[in-house]
Amino acid sequence: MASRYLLYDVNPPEGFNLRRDVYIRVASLLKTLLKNSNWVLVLPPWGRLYHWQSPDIHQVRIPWVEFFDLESLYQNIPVIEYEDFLAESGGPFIEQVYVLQGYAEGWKEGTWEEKVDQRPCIDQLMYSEDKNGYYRGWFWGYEETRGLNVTCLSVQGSASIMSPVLLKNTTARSIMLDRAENLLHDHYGGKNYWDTRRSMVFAKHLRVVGDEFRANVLHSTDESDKTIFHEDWTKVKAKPDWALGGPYLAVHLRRKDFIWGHREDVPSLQRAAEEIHSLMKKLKLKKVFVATDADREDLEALRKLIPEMVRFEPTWEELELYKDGGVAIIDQWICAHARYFIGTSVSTFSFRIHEEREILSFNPKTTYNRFCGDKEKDCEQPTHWKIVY
Ligand SMILES: C[C@@H]1O[C@H](OP(=O)(O)OP(=O)(O)OC[C@H]2O[C@@H](n3cnc4c(=O)[nH]c(N)nc43)[C@H](O)[C@@H]2O)[C@@H](O)[C@H](O)[C@@H]1O
Repeated sequence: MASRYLLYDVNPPEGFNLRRDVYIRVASLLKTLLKNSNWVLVLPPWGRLYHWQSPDIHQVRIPWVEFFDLESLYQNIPVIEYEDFLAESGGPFIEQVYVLQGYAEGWKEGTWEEKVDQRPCIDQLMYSEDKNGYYRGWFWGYEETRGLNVTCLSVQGSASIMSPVLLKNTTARSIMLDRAENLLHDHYGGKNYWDTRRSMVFAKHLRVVGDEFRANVLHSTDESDKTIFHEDWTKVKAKPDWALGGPYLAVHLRRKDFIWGHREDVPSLQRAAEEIHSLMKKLKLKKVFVATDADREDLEALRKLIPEMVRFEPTWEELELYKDGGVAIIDQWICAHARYFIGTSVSTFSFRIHEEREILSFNPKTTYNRFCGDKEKDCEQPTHWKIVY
């Protein structure tokens, strides 16, 4: 049994792949804590995500095992599912909730310092006291869960600045960091980052569905594409420029809230279709796999513009089984195995595909590509992050 439990949550509007990024930050904090004492990270159940809009599907209190391979996570840090935490800790109580926020006065330019201080809550608190003096909150949809204490902390700095607070300022056995996205990476792109990232292996049942689709629809197999998968991520080391990838172009075309903001770096469908056709010609590829969150109207337009488009379209039963998160993973898995990938500017959905391709040993030229906006002047391409082992 662990001596202490670290829990966390993220600002509700944030999407699945940004949340995967926050997991990496918190895992790094956990590694720092482990140098001192026995801790375990409680995996925050998935659910009620703004982007998961498929109707009539129960998408709350989803355990991590539905999306990720728990054994692989465990090889990096000790983790348990929330339900196991409830069973192990003997009740629906979290002793201390810290709500992380910025500093009301903002950042003073030129004087960056890492700091954390107890401060009055800036935003309205998303927790309310019940008649026993305990705190109700969202708690991933577990209505019976209560926080015994809720405190706001202003933070400025990387995840491990929380370590002294957790080790010295409180003796609580279970501590939740809410709004954990306010913590920065300890070292983005360093060994720790990559160890955690590599440990986030997709759940086998989703990989299998992606592999079947690759084989049946895209004539893509690991042997012919040189993308052999090993169950044990700790034994995998990328061989530069090794993977060939399946005979298709893969595209991630982020729409919805990315176009509502009228951002300059997101292309029109017309422009995206032109780019896709030009790449297919240049790369001599006849198939294009499109991952997108486009609405029905956009999809119809896309189909007219790109008649050769291939998509993973789950039946209702498949959707109910894999859920929106699982379908997103299947899309990412298929994109990760393509001969060439092009994504959407600053989308963490695209970034996670870059990393997956890096792990699979693709040449960076085939990975770090993005669409340009129709009127974008300086269309800078994504940065190549090399794995540190
Ligand atoms: C504007 C910001 O955008 C950020 O999104 P961004 O980094 O693209 O990426 P995500 O954090 O993953 O959020 C986008 C969500 O939209 C769905 N989605 C987007 N593209 C696809 C796709 O190709 N296939 C499938 N199946 N689903 C897709 C999916 O649920 C995904 O998790 C958000 O995290 C922030 O909260 C904020 O909304």
